[in-house]
Amino acid sequence: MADTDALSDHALELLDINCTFHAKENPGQRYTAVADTTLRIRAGEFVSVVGPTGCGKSTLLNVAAGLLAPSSGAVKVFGQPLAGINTRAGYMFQSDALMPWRSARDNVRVGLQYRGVPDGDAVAQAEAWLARVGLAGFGDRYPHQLSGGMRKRAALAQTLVLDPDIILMDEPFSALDVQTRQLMENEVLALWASKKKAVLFITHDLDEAIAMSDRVVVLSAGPATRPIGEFVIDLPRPRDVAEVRTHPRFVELHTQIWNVLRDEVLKGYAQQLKKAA
Ligand SMILES: Nc1ncnc2c1ncn2[C@@H]1O[C@H](COP(=O)(O)OP(=O)(O)OP(=O)(O)O)[C@@H](O)[C@H]1O
Repeated sequence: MADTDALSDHALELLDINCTFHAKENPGQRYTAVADTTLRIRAGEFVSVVGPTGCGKSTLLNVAAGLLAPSSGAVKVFGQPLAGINTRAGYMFQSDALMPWRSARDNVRVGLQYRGVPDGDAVAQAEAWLARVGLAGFGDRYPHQLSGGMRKRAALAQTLVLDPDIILMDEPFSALDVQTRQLMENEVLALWASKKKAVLFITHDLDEAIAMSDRVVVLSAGPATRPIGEFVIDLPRPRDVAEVRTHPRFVELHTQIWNVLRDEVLKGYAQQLKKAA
């Protein structure tokens, strides 16, 4: 792990994070979701976190967003301790956050409105971002008039219009069909390459993680989830997420990471079955 002098270029640091909840089934008992987890993301770095279902990926992302205070540990944003909501970060979750009563344009500009950007500027920026994500001319449409992929594009514009230095994504494309998903992944990579923000990308899909990232962190199955492996993805960029999967190095990395992840996925699956029984 890097020494403290070398950490000033980190956009986001989760340091020795522990998250303990009251167990859902028995509120008297405590459940440790995340234990002793340290995760650092450099400015401009694209890091994916993979792990079995229910292991604590979203919990970590919520901690990074400042939506959840860890039971112990610290979060730093560009070297400063985080207190409250992480205002340097933009989020994109599994379910998009579009307001059904607002047009695509008005959804994209809502964050700018909250920031007090004058209406004319906000509309112009919203239109520019809609065009950048391939939705030029769709600004008047309401979310129910857009396809799943288009809604994701609008949600992406809604996140990026605020020009966050850190982008937090929690399985943003898991609801999309494979083709639309790959298109969106390529678009995110192209946008990221032009802006070079720090990205924390949560996914349960190892292929997606390798194709997109500079680094993949593997989490163990819960309880007391922690990182158990970290892999530098030294595949050339720019990448096409479909094509890169045929690269011999991709296959090699996939095998290496899957060797670490496989047992955890099996453990996670066994736990889900036990919970359901
Ligand atoms: N507020 C809470 N209260 C109690 N338990 C919680 C709370 N939030 C999360 N948990 C528990 O912590 C564990 C981790 O949940 P989390 O949603 O972070 O997992 P995940 O890896 O994102 O799951 P998935 O892959 O299914 O999206 C789960 O067992 C969950 O039930």
